Parts: sequence; structure tokens; C-alpha cells
Amino acid sequence: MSADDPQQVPRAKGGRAPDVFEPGGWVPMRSHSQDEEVDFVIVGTGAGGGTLACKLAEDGFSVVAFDAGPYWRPLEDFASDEHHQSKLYWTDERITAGANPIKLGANNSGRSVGGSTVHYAMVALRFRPEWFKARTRLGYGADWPIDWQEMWKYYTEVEQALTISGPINYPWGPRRPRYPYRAHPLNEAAKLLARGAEALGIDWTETPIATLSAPKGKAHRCVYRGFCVTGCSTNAKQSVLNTWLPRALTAGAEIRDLAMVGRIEVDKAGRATGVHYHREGAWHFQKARNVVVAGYAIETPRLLLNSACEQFPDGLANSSGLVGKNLMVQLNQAAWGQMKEEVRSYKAPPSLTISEHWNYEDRGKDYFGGWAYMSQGPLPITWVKELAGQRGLWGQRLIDEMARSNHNVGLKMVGEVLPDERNRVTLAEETDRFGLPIAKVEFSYSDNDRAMMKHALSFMDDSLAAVGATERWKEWDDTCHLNGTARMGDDPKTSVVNADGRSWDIPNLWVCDGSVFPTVGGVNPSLTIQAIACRTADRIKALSARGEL
Ligand SMILES: Cc1cc2nc3c(=O)[nH]c(=O)nc-3n(C[C@H](O)[C@H](O)[C@H](O)COP(=O)(O)OP(=O)(O)OC[C@H]3O[C@@H](n4cnc5c(N)ncnc54)[C@H](O)[C@@H]3O)c2cc1C
Repeated sequence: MSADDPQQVPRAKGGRAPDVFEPGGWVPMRSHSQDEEVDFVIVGTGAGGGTLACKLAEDGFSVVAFDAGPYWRPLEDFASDEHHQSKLYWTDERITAGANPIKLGANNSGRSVGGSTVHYAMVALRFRPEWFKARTRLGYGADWPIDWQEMWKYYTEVEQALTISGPINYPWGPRRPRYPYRAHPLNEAAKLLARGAEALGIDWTETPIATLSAPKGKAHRCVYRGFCVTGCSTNAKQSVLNTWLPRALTAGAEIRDLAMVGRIEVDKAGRATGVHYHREGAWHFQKARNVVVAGYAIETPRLLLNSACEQFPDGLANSSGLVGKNLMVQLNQAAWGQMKEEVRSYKAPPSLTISEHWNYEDRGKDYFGGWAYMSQGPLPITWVKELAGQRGLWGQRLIDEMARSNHNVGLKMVGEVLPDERNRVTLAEETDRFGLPIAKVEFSYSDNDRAMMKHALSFMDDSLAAVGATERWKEWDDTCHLNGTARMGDDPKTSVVNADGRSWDIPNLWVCDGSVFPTVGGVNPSLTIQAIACRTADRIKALSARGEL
């Protein structure tokens, strides 16, 4: 794995797909020699890395973005088959530990150009403003080094770029500009959430969602097949793959797919010089003036820790000792029931209505933090696994339950878990096929998490009861959306990077993904990750203009 490795050959074209679909046509990809010291190498092309690659390239920087996963062409490569589409998930071995080891794979991280957004559920929500100062304003967690007013501007930029379909007036939080596209029509599952919320006297609305409710360029509107979380094969889904990345290529960025970065090189002066990556059976080295890590909340700390060297024996950017610590999941518990009439909840995107009531209402809680809940639409394999795994159904009972699954209705929460240093990512002794130590992921619920779960499950169950659902049951054990293992802050002693995502220890090493979250809030994170990436790009441009890069 050295820069002098005789096997390294500059590639004429990066990736299996040297060009990529975009609504307006096909764009050729530029390629860079490995000996060219590019301005930015970015590790990971998901919500954080893909967005940043686009913005930096549009600002005129030379960019090579690496991803361990393939560059899919959804129209050709995706099938309406849950099993087949598991090719989108990061399923390499990891060790999970703690009192409540978390399930990894489908529900947590992707391995594709476009990252986890290729199979995400497209829910596009802004943080509650107070969460950016959670410690000062709400008394828990940590303050972010960024203000909500600044983030509001970047949220708007992302909503426009993703052509979010959403309601005319969003009921919670400060006013926001109108969503670019109208909301989608509601399916039966979404209407049942709405009826239940009204019966309980709280607000609901159409979920702002990143799939097209009307055509955009050559892209068709959503056709409501419901295969969103297995990768949308029609390109109606607005993922990083078909929004930011075509723009990135147009602006001259190179995406090098199927390339696993194993180590960041640092010189004697303590500056990053590039990355070692494995591609087509050999290790190669790409020179860079700056390195950005954007590999998701597990792979980001893993890479920083695996890059330990003489100058930084505890891993890169780790003088605070916080790399890998404060891992936050989100609570993803659900309430289910049976309706007399058919619901067919899998028709259309899974979450078409939402209530953020308990994100904005602090009264009546015996815990800190917020949660939202949404309508659900599990596909058959996901549903059969829930019934077998969570309810222990098997044999004829399982067959009978599946036979009436068209009557099933469910509500799922996205709930805020507080940062806790004991929840963390470290390196295991075991290694992967590249010889790299794998990640060990430890997680345990706190009393605060359990109190929130209890409240949310009881409230969602009441909502189902209010619409006449019978045979109701609660799914107690599910988590989603990992964040927080390289937190941003104002103080090098208590954070890994500053507000710009720049590491305190190595000035040309940056982090730009969900790892930088100091707290996680009660909404799905991808809009915030992309907004932070847009802000990071603006800050880099400003720093560069002042000669401070
Ligand atoms: C099933 C599912 C549904 C979801 N639904 C929603 C939703 O509705 N709304 C929402 O806001 N969020 C949702 N999310 C979460 C959202 O997708 C993630 O929070 C977000 O994509 C994380 O962004 P990221 O940049 O941190 O990482 P990712 O988007 O996961 O990107 C990381 C990329 O880095 C690559 N990588 C990692 N390590 C290396 C390495 N060493 N070398 C090369 N490449 C590397 C990976 O292959 C991956 O492609 C969902 C996630 C899943 C899994």
C-alpha cells in the first residue's frame, strides 16, 4: 500500500460508468492522473460527500471523489425485487456490541455512488431551530457551532436542488419558502395517520419528500410502485446519485467508484498528502491538497482510526479522543394494527404524512428530545421479517398473517437519542478482505431513550385505535440513521472538527457527513447533512479566497 507500488496505473476513465444519467442528457466524466495533486479528494459520495463534490467542483476546485460502491444506472440496474436490491447496502462484517447491539445493513448504510440516499425513504425535514443550541435552549445534549438562521438558507438551497414535493404551509417551525413541487396525493396509510392525528387533536401534514410529484426535465414523476427503499428504478427519486452528482460531473469532478480508501497519508509536517485506495485488485495512491472524509458515521471514524501514524498514534483528528464517540442512532419504533378495509400501505412512497407535534411540544414529556412519526408501507420481504423477528410468527400463523397484510396499517417514529460517549465506534482485532481492521459498534439505550419510546409507542397506538385498527401491537426494537462520531464544535478539547468541518489537528483534513452532528434531533438527517455540505463548500471557497486553505 505504498505510493511507489508498481501496480498503480493512472486510469484513463474512472469507474464502470464514465458517464451518468441526468435529466437533460449524458455528461462525460473528467479523469485525473494519480500524480496530479488535486485540490480535494473526497472519501464517500453520499449525502455529505456527493453534495460537497458538486459544490466544490462548481466553485472551480479539482475534485476526485471515491466510493467503495458501484456507480449504478437505476434505469438499467435496479429490479423490483427486495432481495436483489440488497446489493445497495453496506453489508461487510462489523462487530456490534453494547447492551442493545444495533442491526446494521439495510436500515443503516449504503455502499453506492450516491451513498445511502440511493435507497433512502426520501423524507426531507429541517431541524427544529432550538436543536442547534440544544444545551443552552433546551438543557440537554450539546450546542452546535452553527445558528439555525444560517442553516435555513442552506436548507432552502437543498430543497430546491432536490425538487422537494411538499405542503403549501408547513405547520411547524419558522416560515420557509414554498416547496418547489406540490405534495403527493395521499395513499390510504397516509390518510389513516391524518385521521388519527385529528382524533387526538394534533397537527399533521403531507411529508416533504424527495421524489417528483410532476415531471422534471426528462425525468418522470413518481409512479407510486413503492420500491423506494430498495432503490428507485425510474429515477423519480431525487437522490444524490441523480441530483448533485450529474452537476458535479458537469463541473469537472471525477467519481472513482468501486474504490475502497484504506488509509489517509500524512507527511512529517502533519499535513494530509492523499489517500491509499484499493481498486481492481491493487492498492493505489491519489495525491491531494485536501482530504475530506465523508464515509458515514461508522466508516468515517474507522478510516480516521485506521490512518494512525507516527505523528498521530491514536488516529487522525483525534487529539480530543472523541473520534468514534457519541454515536447516535435514531429511535425507529413502530405501532401496527389491522383495518377492516384494505389499506395496501406499500402503494406509493412509504411516508406520505407526518406529525412533528412532539418535536415542537415540550410539555407533557418526562424525557429530553423530540420525535416525529410517519405513515409506513413495508414491502413483503421486510414485512415477513418483521412478523417473524418481532412477533415470533412462524409456519401457518405467518402464512395467515401475510395473507391479510393488505389490511395492515402502521406508524413509525424517528426519535432523538442523546449523545453519550459510551456509544461508540472503535477498531476490532478482526480485519476485512483488504486487511483493514473492521469497526466495532457499541450501543446501549439510556433511560431517556426508553421513556421517549414508551411515550411514542403509546401515542401512536392511541392514534391507530382512534381510526378503528384492531389487533394492535408494538415493535419495541428498531433503530435507524447513525450520526455523530466526529462531532463539530467550538472547542478542540470537546470536538473533532470546527463549524466548517475542518479538523482541529490537521488543517487540510475535513469531515463532511452525518458524523459531524453534535445532536441528532427527531427528524431524518439527510437534508441537514446536505445543508451542512453546502455550507462547508461556501466556507472553503471563502477561506481559499483569503488564502487560508
Ligand atoms: C433504508 C434507509 C432509509 C432512509 N431514509 C431516510 C429518509 O427518508 N430521510 C433522510 O433524511 N434520511 C434517510 N436515511 C438516512 C440517510 O440516507 C443518511 O443519513 C445519509 O445518506 C448519510 O449521509 P452520509 O454522507 O453520512 O453517508 P452515506 O450517504 O451513507 O454515504 C457514505 C458513502 O461513503 C462510502 N464509503 C464509506 N467508507 C468508504 C471508504 N473507506 N472508501 C470509499 N468509500 C467509502 C460508502 O460506500 C457510501 O456510499 C435513510 C437511510 C436508510 C439506510
